[in-house]
Amino acid sequence: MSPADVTPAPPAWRLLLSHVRPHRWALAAGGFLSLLTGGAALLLPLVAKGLIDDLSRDRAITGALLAMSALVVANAVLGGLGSYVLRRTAESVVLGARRTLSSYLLRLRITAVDRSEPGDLMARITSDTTLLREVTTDSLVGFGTGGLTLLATVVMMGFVDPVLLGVTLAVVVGAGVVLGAIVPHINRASRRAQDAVGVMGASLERVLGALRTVKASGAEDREERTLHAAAEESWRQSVRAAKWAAAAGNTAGLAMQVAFITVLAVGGARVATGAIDIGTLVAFLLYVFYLMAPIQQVVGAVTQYQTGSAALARIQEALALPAEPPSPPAPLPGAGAEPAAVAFDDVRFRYADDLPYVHHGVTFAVPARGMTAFVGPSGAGKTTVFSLIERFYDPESGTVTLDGRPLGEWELTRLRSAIGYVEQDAPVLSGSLRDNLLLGHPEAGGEALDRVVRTTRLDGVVARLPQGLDTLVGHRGTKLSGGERQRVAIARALLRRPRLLLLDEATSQLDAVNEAALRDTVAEVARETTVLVVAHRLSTVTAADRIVVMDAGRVRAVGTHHELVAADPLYAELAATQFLATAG
Ligand SMILES: Nc1ncnc2c1ncn2[C@@H]1O[C@H](COP(=O)(O)OP(=O)(O)OP(=O)(O)O)[C@@H](O)[C@H]1O
Repeated sequence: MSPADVTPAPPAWRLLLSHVRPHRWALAAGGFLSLLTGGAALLLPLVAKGLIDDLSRDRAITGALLAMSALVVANAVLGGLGSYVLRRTAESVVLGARRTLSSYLLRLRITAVDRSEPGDLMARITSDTTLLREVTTDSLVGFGTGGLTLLATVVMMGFVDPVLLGVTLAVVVGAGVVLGAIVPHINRASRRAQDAVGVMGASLERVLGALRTVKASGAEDREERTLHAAAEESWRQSVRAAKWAAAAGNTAGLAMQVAFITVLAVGGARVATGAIDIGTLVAFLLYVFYLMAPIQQVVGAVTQYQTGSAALARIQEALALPAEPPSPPAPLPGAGAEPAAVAFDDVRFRYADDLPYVHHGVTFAVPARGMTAFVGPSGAGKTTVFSLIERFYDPESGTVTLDGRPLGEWELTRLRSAIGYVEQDAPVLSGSLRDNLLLGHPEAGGEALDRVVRTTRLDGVVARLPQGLDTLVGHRGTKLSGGERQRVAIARALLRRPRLLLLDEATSQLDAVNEAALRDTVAEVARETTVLVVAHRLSTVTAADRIVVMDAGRVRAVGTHHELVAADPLYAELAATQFLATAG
């Protein structure tokens, strides 16, 4: 896929905030609980000191013991609660991103899908969103709580001795500069690692989608190498990110040790000159020691953020792909709805700017009711006519109208609810036979379902299947034969009672008996509905009310079979040769 070349993404922190914003209060509560836990822990030494004082002065220690126990329990409860709230919030951020992405991907324009790899899109929804979990908790909260503790410690250090604070900050700033150089490497490596996961998803989808062909072609070894190469690339880049993250962590640790030694040296000199007393130096060194944990936390947050921002950028790229405008669900045509009329007026179309034109000014008009067959050599642009009617693509110029209204004026859902579309390869989805039939009309009653199963001659298939309509048909309907899949696709379209039926005929999937029966069914449907069929069989075109002959992206003739056999040499040739099979 090439979302990388779509609009540049906003900065990662803005993307992160947009994902986190709906959960900001829960996140703030989690962060607050973490701070309270830290506060409770800080109180413990004070209470312990009190307990030792009480003991040494022979006073009762019950109060101090109770206070300590209460603090320990409070610490455990608040810590557990804070951690739960933060983790839950992080999961909610992941859920939100997954919901947004999956809704968006369902609305993608087909042009965007043509340019993408489904496996890579899947990786963005599953793997990249997972990385938001850590970035929410470790990065955001770590940065917040670590940053606050850091600030408080620095303020305290300023009170103790501003000169030593200056020394410490100089070391910390030096380390910050080194970290600034390291951090982009983490980002780049994480990005490449996630891209490699995307490539792996795409390769997996490619192989699993055609595993039989891969096996039959003996291509397992080559495909295995591709999959392993992607997995190894992800490993390589993740290891590179880990190397830089380790370097960042060590830089922070090293900086603190350097700060410790420098403070000791400068502080010692100041004690020697009498500028500060020894107690001040000891207190300051303790603070340097305290600084370590929040600094590690902040550095961890920054490195984690780099991994997260690489994932955020990949999520954003998917969200920047062109999508169809949202439109409310539209009702299906009711019984007795009028059939639709379709017209193309000088339509020019190509699939992409760098591809040749597929339609060079296609013009035809199909009145409501009846069957119109589209014939022509392979690649003439027949299926593309259907894709334009469904508005999977928009023409570059010219107009397509339904009922005299340009398609651009139709609400997409309303347009598509009027149409039943049977694609050439008759896709069947994983799930039960019933799920597949009801896909386009989930509310259809049992009676309508039985009727459509009968008219498409699926009743015999249903009777044979172990669980009837509830039998699972396997991934892409592999448990059904090609002809059965085609009948399922036709039944699914008919169940919607469309005002316009688009039927892209597969060449040789049906046996003669089923073909004849379906031809009768379609002819019957054509009495009530407008039927457009991309025809590959002579029997289909002879039954059609009109035939549109297409060649190289143009309509070259329109007429009935008898008219065209006499008037159009290409049609006569098609009818006489293998382009129109004589099955049935
Ligand atoms: N999604 C796509 N992206 C780019 N080019 C495409 C796409 N779909 C089809 N084409 C090209 O458009 C041209 C017309 O394709 P179309 O499927 O409309 O032909 P057809 O007349 O239906 O052919 P057939 O009878 O073989 O199904 C072909 O050259 C094809 O390669």
